[in-house]
Parts: sequence; structure tokens; C-alpha cells
Amino acid sequence: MSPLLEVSSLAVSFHQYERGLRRRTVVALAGMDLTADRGELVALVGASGAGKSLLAHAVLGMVPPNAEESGVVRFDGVALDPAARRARAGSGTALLPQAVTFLDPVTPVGRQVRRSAELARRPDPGLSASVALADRGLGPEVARRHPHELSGGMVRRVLTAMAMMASPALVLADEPTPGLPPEAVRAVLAELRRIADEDRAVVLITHDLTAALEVADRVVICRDGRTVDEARPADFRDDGAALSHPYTRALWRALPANGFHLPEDP
Ligand SMILES: Nc1ncnc2c1ncn2[C@@H]1O[C@H](COP(=O)(O)OP(=O)(O)OP(=O)(O)O)[C@@H](O)[C@H]1O
Ligand code: NI
Repeated sequence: MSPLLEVSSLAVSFHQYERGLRRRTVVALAGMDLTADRGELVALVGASGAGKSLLAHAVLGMVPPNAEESGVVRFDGVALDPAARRARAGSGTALLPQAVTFLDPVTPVGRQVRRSAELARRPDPGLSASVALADRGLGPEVARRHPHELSGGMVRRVLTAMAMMASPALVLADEPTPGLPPEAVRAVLAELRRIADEDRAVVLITHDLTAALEVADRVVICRDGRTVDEARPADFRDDGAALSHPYTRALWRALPANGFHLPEDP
């Protein structure tokens, strides 16, 4: 059976005009491959600029207008063009965004979660919003607050409550952990794991290989707009001898706990 999400040879380039009419093409994604099935948490790991967020935006059918896309994105074995992928966004596919800027700064968060419940056509949006927040340890007092009155961990929980309102089959979490204290990081990862265990597919985009290894079923490694390797968390151990790709080994050995070897080290 086909996996829920299958991205094959996805490429994205940007056309930029510089100094008058000279056109320059920047290849941002040069061949990304990724699958994620229901019940699976797949970590997409790679350095800054590797193309992780762009891949997520392409899956949502939302690459910027000056971009040109090629490759295939399938859902349940059916290739969907960007417009069809956009039609799924917010319902079948949810993005768990990186930033608090996704929230409206002047509206209490409870109202914003309620708005998501309305968009998801929940029969009782107010009740759905309270339950979704309460499930995440956020009571009515927190629902009345504005985004700037919440901790980073609380903001993540509000964003998750909003993203999950439509009961999406696929969740794309773009860097959900930076800037959070360790216990909030653990809570975010545990919630993503729970979401996958509810028979949804989760793609966790992160720089944080250590965090990814704690919860992922598979780790997909990308570099310079390409998928270079895929490994199982169990392969990341000792000196990395079980990892087949040199770049993956280098990422593993560069972790502080493994001695900070520079990627050039043998
Ligand atoms: N609108 C755009 N116009 C031109 N280039 C872009 C645009 N958006 C992204 N890029 C380029 O695409 C490449 C991939 O960017 P992307 O944001 O996907 O990286 P990333 O892996 O998510 O990095 P980070 O970990 O820093 O978030 C980068 O080289 C970036 O400069
Ligand atoms: Ni990114």
C-alpha cells in the first residue's frame, strides 16, 4: 500500500531579477525524497538552508509565486498538483508553524483556538476550544491571555491545539523546539509522538538530531536541497559505524556528546 505522503525528486528553483532584466535562477531544492505513513514520525534533519521548510511549503502547495517546482507529491498514491495540495492544507494536512507570529497579537488565544474550531466546522467550537486547551494543561485563565502573556511552551501548545482542530492525517512540524527549556522540548516531542500514535503521519523538521532520535521512527537527512540519506534511530550509536552515509556520520559525530568532531575529521 502507498504511504500517506510520498515526495519524489522534488525540485524548486527561484527566478530572481537582478539589475534590470538579468534573470538569475537559484536552485533551492534539487531532489528531495521523503515518505511518511500513518502512525509514523519521520524526522527531516539538515543544516540551515538545506531546504526543510521549503519542502514543507511545497507539500502544502504553497511555494512562493516566483518559484518553479518539479517532481511528484503523492497522497495515498495519488499525485496532487499544488492547487490540490493547497486544498488539503488546514484540513488533511496541518502545518505546526515555527513562530509565535502565526498568532494574532491582539486577540486572546482562546478566541483564536475557537476560530480554528469554527474553520474545522466543529459542532460546538467554544467547547472544542476549551477541551483542546484543557487537554494540554491550559485552563480558562490562560485562554483569556494574549500571545505575549504566554511562555514559549504554552505558545506551542496553543499552536498545536489549533493545528489539530481539523483532525489532519498529516502534520508538518517546522522546528517546534528551538528556544524552549528542556522540559517544554520534551513535552512538544511527546505530543508529536502521541499524534503519530493516533494513526497520523508526522514530519518533524529540526536541526536537533538528538531530539529527533528520541521520538522518530526514521530520520531523513537532507543537504543542499537533496535527500542524502535515511537512517533508523538505532543506527545512531557509538562512533556511527552503523551509519552508511559520511554526511550522516559527520552530523552524529559533531554532537557535543560525541566529542564535537568537525565534519572533516576522519
Ligand atoms: N522566497 C525565496 N526566494 C529565494 N530563495 C528562497 C526563498 N525561500 C527559500 N529560499 C532558499 O531556499 C533554500 C532553502 O531554504 P529553507 O528555508 O527551506 O531552509 P531550511 O532547511 O528550512 O533552513 P532553516 O533550518 O534555517 O529553517 C535556502 O537556500 C533559501 O535561501
Ligand atoms: Ni526552515
